[in-house]
Amino acid sequence: MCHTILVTEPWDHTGGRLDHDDRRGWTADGGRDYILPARSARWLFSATGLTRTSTPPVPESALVVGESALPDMARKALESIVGPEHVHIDRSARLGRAGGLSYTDLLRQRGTGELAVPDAVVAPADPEQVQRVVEVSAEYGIGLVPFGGGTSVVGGVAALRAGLESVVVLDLYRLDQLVSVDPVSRLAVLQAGMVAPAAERALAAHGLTLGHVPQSFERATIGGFAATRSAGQASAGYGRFEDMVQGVRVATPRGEWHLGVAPASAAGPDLRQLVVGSEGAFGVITEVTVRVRARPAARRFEGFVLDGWARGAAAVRALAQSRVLADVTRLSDPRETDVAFAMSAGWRTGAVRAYLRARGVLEPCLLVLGWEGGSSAEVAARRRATLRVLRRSRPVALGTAAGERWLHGRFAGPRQRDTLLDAGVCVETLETATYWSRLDALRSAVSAALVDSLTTPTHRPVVACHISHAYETGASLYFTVIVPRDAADPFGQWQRAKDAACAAISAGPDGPLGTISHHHAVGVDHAGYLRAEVGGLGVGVLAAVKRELDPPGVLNPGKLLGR
Ligand SMILES: Cc1cc2nc3c(=O)[nH]c(=O)nc-3n(C[C@H](O)[C@H](O)[C@H](O)COP(=O)(O)OP(=O)(O)OC[C@H]3O[C@@H](n4cnc5c(N)ncnc54)[C@H](O)[C@@H]3O)c2cc1C
Repeated sequence: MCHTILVTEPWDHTGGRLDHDDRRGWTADGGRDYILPARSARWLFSATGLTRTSTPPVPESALVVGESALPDMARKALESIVGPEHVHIDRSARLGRAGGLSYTDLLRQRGTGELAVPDAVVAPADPEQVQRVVEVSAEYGIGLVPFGGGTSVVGGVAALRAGLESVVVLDLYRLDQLVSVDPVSRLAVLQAGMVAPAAERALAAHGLTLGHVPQSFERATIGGFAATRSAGQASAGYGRFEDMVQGVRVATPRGEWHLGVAPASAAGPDLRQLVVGSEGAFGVITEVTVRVRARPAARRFEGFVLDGWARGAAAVRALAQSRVLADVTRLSDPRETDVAFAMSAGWRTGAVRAYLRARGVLEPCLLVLGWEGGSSAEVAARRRATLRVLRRSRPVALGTAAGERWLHGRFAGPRQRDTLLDAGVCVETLETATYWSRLDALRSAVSAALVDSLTTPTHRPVVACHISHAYETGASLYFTVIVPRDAADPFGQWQRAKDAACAAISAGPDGPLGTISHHHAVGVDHAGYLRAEVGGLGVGVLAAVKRELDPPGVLNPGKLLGR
């Protein structure tokens, strides 16, 4: 019998709207809502060489925030557009937009290293005000950083000056409306500053969903998704965010740009795709027209275990190439499966391992599959099609409890990260993608680079990996790294690992083995590696587009194309 569950929504599992001003952790209290279980701590100590340390954030008052360098004339011009109450130059507002939520951003917000603090935060109310703010910033030569949820993990919202005298963060939180719905075409126009839960709630009132649920769902925005080519956990079923974008409205120093008149077009290259992924460097996205679908009425999540990475990856490839992928398809390698068993409460690890051994599984790889559909019958039919192909790989079924455990814990990662930061851990993620024929080479090269660059006589990194986005031709690889923080040189430790991993991705024997980013974007962290991927000509094309749209070079200084 097919056991489907009644559809609950992702926001049902979250604590409601999070405070975007608090940048010291994922949650306002720095993630104290996740307590590391004692057995997880024991596992961490023995796996990594971590000793009992406590590195809580310093009080906010200890962080250095210089005077605002925004010229008076520019401030007055901005105030005349949005109102004085929406131009913030106070310490707390500026500190609250000083960077994103990467590991290094969090270190800085917790008191280690120097923060890039903007000179002001400006919050327009609508697309027209955004356009005028962009024009003022171009006129005065002020850097402008579009800021959605601020969840960038690649330095995308760092308030860099890149030679400009001042830099302002343009916070889009007031652009939070569902503008229109076209139920016939299944289109919706959403303002760029809507956080994902608000967008889903507004669409749910029309019986619709976007189906875009990245792990940053609670805080990230529609504009941010478009600007970074985001991919959600159900990308196999709903597509990546760029697949959903049908049109964009963009504010640029050269005027407003509207794109998207039909689902497909042969009128030259698709310029929408030039805006999607432009990371605020070409313009500020104010509205996004998205493809929406009927809300699912039924959903089923299940866990399976496959023996070994090779068999697991081959199984996911077979599902993708037979076009029977579940909407959520997520395969952990043996190390990540270990971490899942060790770090989350609820697994009776010993019993599960004994059961798997008895079934002949020596290197367990956890596979989570989730299907959604209009009815239980539809979900059951899709599940049958998936399992028909999966069976060839001899999976061991763990049942719906394992799938639902993943579903309910899917927003736990950033909370766990806060707790690990407090415990003196360097915890970082890195994602890439490649074609199936190179997937193993890429996984081996990146894993080796991370292990080599982070291993010291006392510290051993745990490097775990999963596939969470699969295509007919290839898949993404998502690495999680846990290692004791080098207290003397935390940024050097991180940079060495980043450089080693990016070099491994970019410099295979016949050119790049994969992409420098599958969904986190370029930002600052990957800008130095873009040329290796798209070539000098590619960088030149992007630079020419930037010059055309942003002649004074004020939009998101230092991102995408570097400094
Ligand atoms: C814990 C955690 C989990 C994550 N999980 C995922 C995941 O599963 N999938 C995924 O794809 N990403 C993930 N991310 C990365 C991040 O959430 C995405 O990049 C997201 O799309 C950013 O949205 P945002 O609204 O927070 O954008 P921001 O962080 O505010 O901005 C990101 C970039 O887009 C630009 N930008 C933002 N809004 C606009 C706009 N309206 N117009 C022009 N430019 C704009 C910014 O200037 C910046 O360069 C995760 C991040 C964290 C911290």
